[in-house]
Amino acid sequence: MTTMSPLIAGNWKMNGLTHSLDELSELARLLTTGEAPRALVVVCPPATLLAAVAAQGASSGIIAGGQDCHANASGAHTGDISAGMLADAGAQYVIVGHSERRNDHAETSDTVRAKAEAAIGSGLKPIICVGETESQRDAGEAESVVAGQLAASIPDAAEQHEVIVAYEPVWAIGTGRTPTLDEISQMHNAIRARLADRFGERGETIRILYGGSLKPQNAREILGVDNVNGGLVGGASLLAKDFYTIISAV
Ligand SMILES: O=C[C@H](O)COP(=O)(O)O
Repeated sequence: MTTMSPLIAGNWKMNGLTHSLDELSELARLLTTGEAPRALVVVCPPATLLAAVAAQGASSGIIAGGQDCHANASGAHTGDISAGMLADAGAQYVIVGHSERRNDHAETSDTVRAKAEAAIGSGLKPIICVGETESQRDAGEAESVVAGQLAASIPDAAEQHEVIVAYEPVWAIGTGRTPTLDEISQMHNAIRARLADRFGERGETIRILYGGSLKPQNAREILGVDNVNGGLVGGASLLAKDFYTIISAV
């Protein structure tokens, strides 16, 4: 049984224009007028809005995060953003290894580990995503796939630096489908066991987030599962009211 404070991160993905900051203002209002949240609240907007989210969120405790970073500190990588640039814009966290990056950009777990190392090197906390596809689950390979991703994606530096793991079954992302509570429990316990095997006591303190169709309607029961230490929320993080309901469910 782990007791670290929960963390709820919103991943806006490739959604959000300047007017989306109105939703951020509404979230800030809800967070500061309602009961103080138990969870750390992180919002990961597109990079174009990162500095604004960091500045606007600060007074209400909203922490800004990036959605990805390059493994290198600088150089000829057109269109990419380094971890140092995210930190410079006010980010404290960065998502690495999201399945959309693994799929759309053919990112391997080795690449993800290099990005996590770069994030740590720039003072950011990486949120390292893992998760099986539907066919892998159907073939009974979910735990072994996730174990392989964990082993290769989490850097040794996690012994001294904070990292967060996000378990996101690929087939649950944006689909409205979720694993059963038993399946979530089984996977999060398996991840905890791997982290404890590798990092000892420190492995007991690494947050394991659940992501994939987390909604106001299912947040309380999913976030109540042992070894679920928070959530990584996509679609439902775009509306302040829904995201606040999820935040309030822990
Ligand atoms: O990063 C967030 C996840 O991919 C979950 O997305 P979703 O909540 O829209 O299913």
